[in-house]
Amino acid sequence: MKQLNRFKYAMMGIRWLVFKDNHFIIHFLLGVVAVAVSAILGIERIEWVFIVSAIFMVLIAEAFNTSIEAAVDLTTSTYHPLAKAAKDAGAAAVLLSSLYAVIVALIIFLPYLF
Ligand SMILES: Nc1ncnc2c1ncn2[C@@H]1O[C@H](COP(=O)(O)OP(=O)(O)OP(=O)(O)O)[C@@H](O)[C@H]1O
Repeated sequence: MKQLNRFKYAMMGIRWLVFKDNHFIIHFLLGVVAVAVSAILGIERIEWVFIVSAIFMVLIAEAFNTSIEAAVDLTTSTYHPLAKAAKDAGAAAVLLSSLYAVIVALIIFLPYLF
């Protein structure tokens, strides 16, 4: 029963991210595009593993970032250097994961295109 509740709350979190967080939905749509391009190019099984991992890594980073932003906003509405550090570090996590996804996409897609 407790496990079922945890699943229910996780699904509520995903629903909140999808409907309230523009960045999450943009990254999700980019992931859909990456899956479509992968399917069109007919990439190998191991390449699928990297593409899917990169997509999930970005979405997971975005979910944590949104969670951090919500927690910080709950704590303070005024300027605080620690609030800035927390939000900037969360944004850095999204940036790093996005960079990883772009590098993986370039390494996998470019040889199919040229
Ligand atoms: N309470 C605060 N104290 C200090 N700096 C803050 C504070 N709130 C936001 N900032 C700074 O402003 C930046 C943007 O914060 P904001 O909450 O607008 O996030 P965002 O990335 O624009 O997300 P969203 O568009 O989803 O609200 C943060 O990365 C941080 O540098």
